[in-house]
Amino acid sequence: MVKRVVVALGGNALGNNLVEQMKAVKETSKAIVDLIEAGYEVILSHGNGPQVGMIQLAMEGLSMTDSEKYPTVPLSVCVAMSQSYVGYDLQNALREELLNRGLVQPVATVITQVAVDPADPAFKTPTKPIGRFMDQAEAEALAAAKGIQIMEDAGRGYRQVVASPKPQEIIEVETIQTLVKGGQTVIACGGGGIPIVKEGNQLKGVAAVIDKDFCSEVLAEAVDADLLIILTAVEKVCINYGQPDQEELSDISVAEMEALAEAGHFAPGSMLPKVEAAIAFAKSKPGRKTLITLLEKAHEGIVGKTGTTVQL
Ligand SMILES: Nc1ncnc2c1ncn2[C@@H]1O[C@H](COP(=O)(O)OP(=O)(O)O)[C@@H](O)[C@H]1O
Ligand SMILES: NC(=O)OP(=O)(O)O
Repeated sequence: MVKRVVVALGGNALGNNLVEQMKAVKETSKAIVDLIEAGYEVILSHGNGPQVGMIQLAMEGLSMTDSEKYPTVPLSVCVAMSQSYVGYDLQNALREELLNRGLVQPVATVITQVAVDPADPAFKTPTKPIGRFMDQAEAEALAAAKGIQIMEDAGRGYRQVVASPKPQEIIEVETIQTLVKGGQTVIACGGGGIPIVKEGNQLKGVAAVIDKDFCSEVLAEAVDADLLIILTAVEKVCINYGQPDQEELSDISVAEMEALAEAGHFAPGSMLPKVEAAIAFAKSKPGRKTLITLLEKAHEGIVGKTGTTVQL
């Protein structure tokens, strides 16, 4: 039986700039096409932290040259740009890898909007790191100059932070379902989706970046996936991460993972959203499970040889 999997690609699958991205998506495509070749039906989503920060900076620079001619580009539009920028490279790299292996399968990127609650408390407390990493002094100077908020990101340096409301509904879900049923490999919900609020028949973009792991979980439920795979820069989720007594987690139940999250083992803004998404998907229907592992270990992980698997 064909198993349907939603694969969420982390930062290391894409790189941090155009040149890195062109290279990274080639390797990413090999790992993804391994799954397709093994008979899995794959729906891809991806992050956009570095990309949306880069696009926002470029748009700000343009605006600064002549703000009347080039009005400020809203963050929601920057997210939309990041979906097409990543989708373009990823779609072409997948197409090429499929063709190289003699597999005939169309690949489509869906510009995806995701509804959020305008009253989500996340709008008052930004938590989503985007853009490049800075040292503390540079970040503080930028925050003062631009009135942005900054945060230390999981021991890796300082970054801008923006609001990250919870995804509620994928607007283009029927389009995605139709393409999946038609046998296409679909890239959707890039960068967590373009955040919008519904106002009657109008969809209004809002200044936020949705977490791609939370959105991938919503996507996985919407397409009735059997498995959610979150690919990142670590082979397994750890307890006491970065400490001398660090331990890797392999097969773990939802209840055990909930207790570890409660005990503070997973860093907010990096591993915690992945763990929360993993728990939510495994809880959503009996038989569903989530795998968190390295991009290049995706196939090994899916057959149970590595990674952290969360199930009821
Ligand atoms: N408990 C933990 N176990 C494993 N990794 C952790 C843990 N806590 C924080 N991390 C960090 O989280 C990172 C993954 O988050 P992040 O880089 O934000 O993800 P993404 O791959 O989606 O870009 C890992 O590479 C690791 O550095
Ligand atoms: N939107 C999002 O979650 O991006 P990152 O995975 O790059 O943080």
